[in-house]
Amino acid sequence: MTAFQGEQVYRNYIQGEWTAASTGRTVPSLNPANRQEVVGYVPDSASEDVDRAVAAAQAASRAWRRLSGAERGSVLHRAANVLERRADEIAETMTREMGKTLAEAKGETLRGVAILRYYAGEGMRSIGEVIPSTDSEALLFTTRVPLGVVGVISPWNFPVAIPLWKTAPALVYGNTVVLKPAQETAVTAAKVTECFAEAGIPAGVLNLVCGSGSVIGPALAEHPGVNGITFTGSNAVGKQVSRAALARGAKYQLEMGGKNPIIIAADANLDLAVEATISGGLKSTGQKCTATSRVIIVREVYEAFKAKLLSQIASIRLGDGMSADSWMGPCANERQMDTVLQYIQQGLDEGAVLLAGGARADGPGLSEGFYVQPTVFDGVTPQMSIAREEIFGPVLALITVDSLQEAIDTANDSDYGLSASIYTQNIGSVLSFIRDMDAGLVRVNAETAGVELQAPFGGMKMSSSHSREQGQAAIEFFTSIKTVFVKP
Ligand SMILES: NC(=O)C1=CN([C@@H]2O[C@H](COP(=O)(O)OP(=O)(O)OC[C@H]3O[C@@H](n4cnc5c(N)ncnc54)[C@H](O)[C@@H]3O)[C@@H](O)[C@H]2O)C=CC1
Ligand SMILES: O=C(O)CCC(=O)C(=O)O
Repeated sequence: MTAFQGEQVYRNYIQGEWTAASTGRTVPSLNPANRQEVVGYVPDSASEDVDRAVAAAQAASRAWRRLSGAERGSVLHRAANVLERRADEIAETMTREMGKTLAEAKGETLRGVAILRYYAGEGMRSIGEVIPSTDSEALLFTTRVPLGVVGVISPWNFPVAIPLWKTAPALVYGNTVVLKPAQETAVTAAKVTECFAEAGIPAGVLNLVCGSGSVIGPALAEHPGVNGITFTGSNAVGKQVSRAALARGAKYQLEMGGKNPIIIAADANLDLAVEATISGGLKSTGQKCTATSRVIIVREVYEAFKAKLLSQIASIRLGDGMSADSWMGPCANERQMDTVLQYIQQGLDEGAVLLAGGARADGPGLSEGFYVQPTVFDGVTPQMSIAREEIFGPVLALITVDSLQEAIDTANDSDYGLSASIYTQNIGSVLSFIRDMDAGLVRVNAETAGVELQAPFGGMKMSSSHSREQGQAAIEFFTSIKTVFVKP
């Protein structure tokens, strides 16, 4: 493991230079496993820094878009190699900055490497089609052009993968980028940006501006020089970003919350279903937009499933993600912990029955961190807040139903539609679920979380702006189609 160097001061990256914020201020990025530990000091920028970054991105745009896709892809290939070389150090930074276990952080960092390599290859794939014209002398075809400058607003829960699955396609399709990471994980973002700098990305093509979301976010979303904005985070902020983009005719893409159900049918393999419920619901401390939060169980197997689930939950080891003994780390920040605890209280107030957890976790090594016990509620009705609102924490709501049809109807009774899964061995049940479930990602005999970088990802209903990220689907957001008609 790399020796960790804390308390370093990080800077913005604008026009190929590491630059202090115009305010001259920095803020500490704290370790959620131990609030006394400063991971690094990150810039507390102002809108002037966004102006400079956008100007740099605009200035770099013409030369970058004129390169071939293969040339742009080779920069991504080199950045992937640097990220791979630094994977241990960057994963450790991620664990210290937002709390997920080192194994998960390492997996995510290597996923970042794979994302970069995948999109490097996209630079050499087809970007249009030839269409027969009604004019026999004409050539009619489509091509794709970049949007120009793309603003990336990313959250803290996947501080390597999400910025990369937005930035890599933006770049390879010829856009220049201004990245505004979550302030909670700005050190990790600075290190990812260092990988591009070392890879020789031309000045101004990728810029990093760190600062408070409520200052830097709107400055980017409202900036007339930003042609497209891609956002992952909460619904409330996503709506603001979309309004700002719409008001000035910029393209936008939103990935927001989930309230993802897992259905346990009467014929489910209960051991596997329990494993998937725990992994999908509690890994990363439940802080995934694809995390399982509603467990919808057909009554016949309810008691058996519940007994197995509670026995497994009792063995979960909480602790600092840096320790190999920890299975679940803290919430990523104090505000997130408080939100989770408030939802737990609301669950109790609304009449749900607490089966496990339900409080802040204390004990040796935990008192300085933002730990919440893995929590399970029974007797949850679909109207309760804990069954309707995204909690983003280690809380599972068990809901009993009488039939598979009722299970699917209950699963669909949500404002969200990101991911859903079912455990069953019946092909008819599988096909009904695939057909009737309103979610962008449906998974059979697998947990709700788990996104593959080469496949489209996005939600229905309030979970997204109905666009898709990742895989080849990413081209739809990061480019515009140009239809070309040519006559001799
Ligand atoms: N879909 C997902 O993957 C995520 C969902 N969330 C949800 O959001 C809740 C709150 O977490 P937060 O960190 O507060 O999410 P958030 O939506 O405030 O933050 C996401 C990103 O937006 C930025 N931001 C904040 N205010 C902004 C504004 N006014 N304009 C533009 N950008 C702005 C943040 O700095 C960050 O980069 C969580 O409890 C969870 O429910 C949070 C993170 C990721
Ligand atoms: O489940 C995953 O791998 C990705 C989840 C995600 O996109 C998110 O939480 O924002």
